[in-house]
Amino acid sequence: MTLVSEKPTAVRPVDAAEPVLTLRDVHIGNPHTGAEIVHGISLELTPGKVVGVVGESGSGKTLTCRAALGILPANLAVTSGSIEIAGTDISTLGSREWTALRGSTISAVFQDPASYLNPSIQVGPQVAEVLRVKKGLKRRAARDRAIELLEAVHLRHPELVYSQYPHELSGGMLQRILIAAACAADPQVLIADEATTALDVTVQAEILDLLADLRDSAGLALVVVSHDLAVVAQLCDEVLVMRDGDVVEHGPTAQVLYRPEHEYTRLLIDEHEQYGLQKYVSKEKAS
Ligand SMILES: Nc1ncnc2c1ncn2[C@@H]1O[C@H](COP(=O)(O)OP(=O)(O)OP(=O)(O)O)[C@@H](O)[C@H]1O
Repeated sequence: MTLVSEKPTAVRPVDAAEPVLTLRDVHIGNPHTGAEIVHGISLELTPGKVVGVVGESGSGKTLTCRAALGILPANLAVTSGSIEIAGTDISTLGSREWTALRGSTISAVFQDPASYLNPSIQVGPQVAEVLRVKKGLKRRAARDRAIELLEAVHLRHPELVYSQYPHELSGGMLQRILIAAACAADPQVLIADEATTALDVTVQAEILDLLADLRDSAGLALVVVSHDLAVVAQLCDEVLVMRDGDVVEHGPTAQVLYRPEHEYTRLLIDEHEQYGLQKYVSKEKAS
């Protein structure tokens, strides 16, 4: 059983595929005051590709994700550059088109899963609701598919979990439910913004495996935002290193993490050495 329905994009070879998310020299700032926060970020995601965005707190990682999801804070905007989702320039989208695109083409999971679920509604119906709204499934079909999705994110006893409330479940289980909901409408791109940060190391590893499964089984493209280099080392094909709104380094994961060119990347890596980054990035992989 797969989490994301099979689609033509899933079987096309990655090299031949069209980009599903493209950022071209994106600047983000306050158009009224002229203050700029993100000073130009570019990336391209094809199906099955995983790009990591790392950097210290406040470097602009979350705002970049929010720009791609069309949910920047009201005072901020993309002031220059462009963002395309599956070939559509998002600056041309109205709110109705955004509603259609979000969830079904681009989706996201964030830190603190509990805050994205309604505490007074059982978790299963919250996943089923996505299926009803985004896929037009009838009540019974939505329930059955929601249970399949809960099973696909490796929740044991999915029928039991379906009728549990958020407070009855652990943080790792809630994050799986959020991933199931985020993937319910078969998106092509999933943004995981510090999605494993609040979880303990074992659960974190399980969630990373789940994301890797999604990439492999459905060709899902991923943007993985993390302050944790070990997370991106494990999952990402490419890494962007951000500092104060600038991309200071961008390249294949092994190259950036094993042969960093920028002083700031070296500093980040030195800080991580004690956490065993080495075990993820071998010399072989880097050469
Ligand atoms: N609505 C806003 N108006 C003005 N500045 C903002 C707004 N939202 C965020 N910022 C600022 O933009 C900068 C980048 O924020 P962002 O949340 O993207 O950083 P981040 O790299 O994701 O950090 P963290 O790892 O802490 O989440 C920060 O200095 C933040 O204070």
